[in-house]
Amino acid sequence: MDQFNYQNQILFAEQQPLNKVAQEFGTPCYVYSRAAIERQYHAFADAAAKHPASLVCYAVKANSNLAILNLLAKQGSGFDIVSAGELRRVIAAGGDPAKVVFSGVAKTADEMRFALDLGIKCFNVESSAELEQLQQVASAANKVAPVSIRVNPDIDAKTHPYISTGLKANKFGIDILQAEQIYQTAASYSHIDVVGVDCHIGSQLTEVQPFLDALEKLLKLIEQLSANGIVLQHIDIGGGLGVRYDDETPPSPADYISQVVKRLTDYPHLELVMEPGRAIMANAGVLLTKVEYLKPGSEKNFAIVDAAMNDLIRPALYSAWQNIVPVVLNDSLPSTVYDVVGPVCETGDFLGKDRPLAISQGDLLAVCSAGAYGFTMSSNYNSRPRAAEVLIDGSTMHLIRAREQWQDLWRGEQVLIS
Ligand SMILES: Cc1ncc(COP(=O)(O)O)c(C=O)c1O
Ligand SMILES: N[C@@H](CCCC[NH3+])C(=O)O
Repeated sequence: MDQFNYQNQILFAEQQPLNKVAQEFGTPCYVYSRAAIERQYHAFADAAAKHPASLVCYAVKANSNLAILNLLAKQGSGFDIVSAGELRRVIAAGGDPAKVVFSGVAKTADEMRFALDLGIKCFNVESSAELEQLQQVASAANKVAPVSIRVNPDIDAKTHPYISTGLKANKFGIDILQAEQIYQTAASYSHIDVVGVDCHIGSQLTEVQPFLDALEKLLKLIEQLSANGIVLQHIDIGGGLGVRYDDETPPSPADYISQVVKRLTDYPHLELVMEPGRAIMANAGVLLTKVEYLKPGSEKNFAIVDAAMNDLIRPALYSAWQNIVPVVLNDSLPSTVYDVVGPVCETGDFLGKDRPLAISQGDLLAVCSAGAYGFTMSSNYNSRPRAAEVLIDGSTMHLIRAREQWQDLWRGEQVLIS
């Protein structure tokens, strides 16, 4: 097992900084480890480098902090984006547009123009209507759009239904049975250059087999296309590799990618593209929060903390389980079973249920595995300012996003309407 996938590692390795972070920057606060991010990125990149050509396109949606994008860009990473906003972030962080793939089912004409102007690597097209619009936009801009068709291989990713994307019932991609027809159409368009194929079957997958099944279907399609004169330059296997939140045992990135590389031995001309998000970021970050009050009850005891569902929505949205541990272990306190809840006025505002914890008022807790889909899914619900983000780099703490100020919550609003 890749030790770094163990959810508490950042905490135990860097416990001292967590106290210091809270003192200096307050709570709630996201805290990330530079070493962990770089290590996870290289786990993918190094395994993929055994194939003649490869590119890791980090999925920006997992964590789009500019400092983190910059770290990854400096390691050579490309980026998987789903909006012009994410593309702007990649550029602002020093990312190379030529290493950007653009996913998403609803790219607007404006977004297409913007990405074409910047010269991105590829549009991952998800419908024939989108393909048609891209042809029109590219033609009007006198540019040629590089295109991959995102196929939906109808594979059960065996993950939470909200984060499964590769079934016919999901809105994503083009039915693999219709794919060849769409490739022929794409090849006939004047301002489209067909360069690849991609798929993404879901997130938090803990087995390799569904990935390998999808790969098999893609390779079959590639063979069929090539027999009909359409030769692709890259295969993009998407993201989706799971992490250990609790007792899951996902394969390591090296394990998973090595199996893919092995299967691609007979396809040395095909560049291997990957879009991992969670597997790079989740266990590289924690959400630091303070116990405001302990509230004992006859049925439930509540540990009321200063982080809430607006800061980390995964428990409320997917009933996701993330470990919650005290930053300083106190053996002299009795352990009590708590629901760890936040200040938001919703019954669904919890970070964890039925957690045995030895804690007192004022203690710091770390919600583990919070580096992916934590801050990026946060909101201002209940007019709560968004948390700060801090990057630990050896003994240095970098404030990479200051806690939102109250005035930010109404910036840009018009108060008086005549
Ligand atoms: C198209 C696409 N690529 C990559 C990802 C990243 O997925 P993950 O964070 O599970 O690696 C997602 C999100 O599920 C996605 O929709
Ligand atoms: N946001 C989800 C994953 C969705 C991935 C994006 N397609 C999570 O926190 O698990």
